Order: sequence, then C-alpha cells, then structure tokens
Amino acid sequence: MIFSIISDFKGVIEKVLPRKNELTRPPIANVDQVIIVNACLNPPPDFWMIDRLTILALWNKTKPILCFNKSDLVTEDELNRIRSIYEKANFKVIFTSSKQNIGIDELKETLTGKKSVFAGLSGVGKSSLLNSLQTELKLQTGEISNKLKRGKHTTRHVEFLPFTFGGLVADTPGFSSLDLPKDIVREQFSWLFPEIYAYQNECKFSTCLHNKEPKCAVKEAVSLGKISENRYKNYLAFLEEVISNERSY
Ligand SMILES: Nc1nc2c(ncn2[C@@H]2O[C@H](COP(=O)(O)OP(=O)(O)OP(=O)(O)O)[C@@H](O)[C@H]2O)c(=O)[nH]1
Ligand SMILES: [Zn+2]
Repeated sequence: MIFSIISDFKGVIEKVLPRKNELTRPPIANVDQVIIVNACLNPPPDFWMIDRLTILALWNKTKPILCFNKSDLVTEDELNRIRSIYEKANFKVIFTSSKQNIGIDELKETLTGKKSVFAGLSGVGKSSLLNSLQTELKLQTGEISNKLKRGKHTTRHVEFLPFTFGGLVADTPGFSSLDLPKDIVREQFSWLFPEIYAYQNECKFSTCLHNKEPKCAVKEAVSLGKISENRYKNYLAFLEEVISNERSY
C-alpha cells in the first residue's frame, strides 16, 4: 500500500484541477490509519472532502479515523449531528480541542502503536494538535522545536514523528489527489461506503447500485434515517463519476 503525500491539502486541490502538473511527494508505505482532521467550525467540515478521503483510505486498505478539532466552538447538538453521520458508517469519530485540551488523550490512544497520516485542509488545527502531543515526542528538546517549526516549504521528504507512546505520525500529510482511483468499478463501489454495503444483500437485485432500482434496501434505510442522507447523496454523485470513468477506459 502506497500513499503519495504532499504537505498542504489546499494546494493539492488547486493543483489537481488542471491535471497537468500534479505535485507528488515520495510515497510512504504500510500506513495503518489516516486521521482525517477537520474543524467543527472555522472552517466548517467539508463533508464532500471527508467522504472522498474515507474512500481513498479504504481503497488503500487503511482505516479512516475522523477527528473534528475546535470542538470548543460548537454546541453539543452540533457535535452529535456530526457524530451520527459517521457512526452509522462505523468510523471512529474523535472530537478534540487543542485550545482547551479536550480529546487529546483519546487521540493519543488512537495513535498508540500505529503508523498514521494526518490529512486535512489548512487551518483545521493539525499543527496545534501535533503541538498538544508534543510533550510525548521522542526527540531531543532542540530537535522538537525545530521539527515542529520547520516550514512546509523546507520539507522535501516524508517524515514520521516518533511519539513516546509508541506511535508514528507523518507530519506532512495529504493525498496527492482527490480523484477516485481509476480502477474502481461500479459493482465494487458500495464497498467503500460500509453503511451502504451492509444492506447490499437485502436489495431485491443482487447487482443493485442503490440508485434507480426498485425495492432497494439502501434507499429504504436512508428514508428511515439509518444511513445519512448526505453520505448517500455523495455516494450517488461519486457513483456517477465511477461510471463515467469506466466509459473513458
Ligand atoms: N478555537 C480553536 N481554535 C483552534 C483550535 N486548534 C487550532 N485553532 C486555531 O486554528 C488556527 C489554525 O491552526 P493550525 O494548527 O495552524 O492549523 P493547521 O491545520 O496546522 O494549518 P496549516 O498549518 O495551514 O496546515 C490557529 O489560529 C489556531 O490557533 C481549537 O481547538 N480551537
Ligand atoms: Zn439497493
């Protein structure tokens, strides 16, 4: 399993659109999990991007973990709303506030013994989170501040920060592209949405794509609130893309 990673996710999206000079970084192997770091607010979560990232993580046989930082900025109701979207998919959801030191222990526990990559838009608080974990860095004091301060522009290679709790975290995260892999076919696609795939056997047709087919258990689950409507909407949009990629082969 290989991830091409680059340092600034915002930069990635801008670079990918023209599809000419894609900026890639040296690949890293054997990643256990991708920590998709978002902010609850400032910036608000980009659910489209999150769903793309969960797909890419699963496709790369890696576990997606959702971290929503800046939890101090929103109400309990908003936290519950966010949690319910992804718990239905069985993804682990961690709420953190690097400002108020909330959820840092849970994050630490999740990183323990694993090789992780932090992925997320600029400004969600990735550096702040790494700083909150900083006391656990297994480095000489001088080295710590240099590593955490080092600008993205000077980072030319992928580096994993070794924490004393026995976890490695890549400090220059991101996927090289948010494109769906070209070799996904429509019949396999629902596998990348675990909460949709769970209903596959209950649909009338075994080949159901959960789109326009009758007696579709997925559509029923959406109407009953068992699958998030927004996740289903993204599933349909991405499915269109998968189908059009098939045609361009
Ligand atoms: N309210 C609040 N603000 C936070 C929190 N964490 C980070 N911030 C603020 O959010 C801004 C961005 O934080 P960074 O840690 O630089 O975010 P980043 O994801 O590393 O951003 P890049 O370095 O651009 O990739 C800063 O102004 C932080 O002070 C938090 O938990 N709560
Ligand atoms: Zn169906």
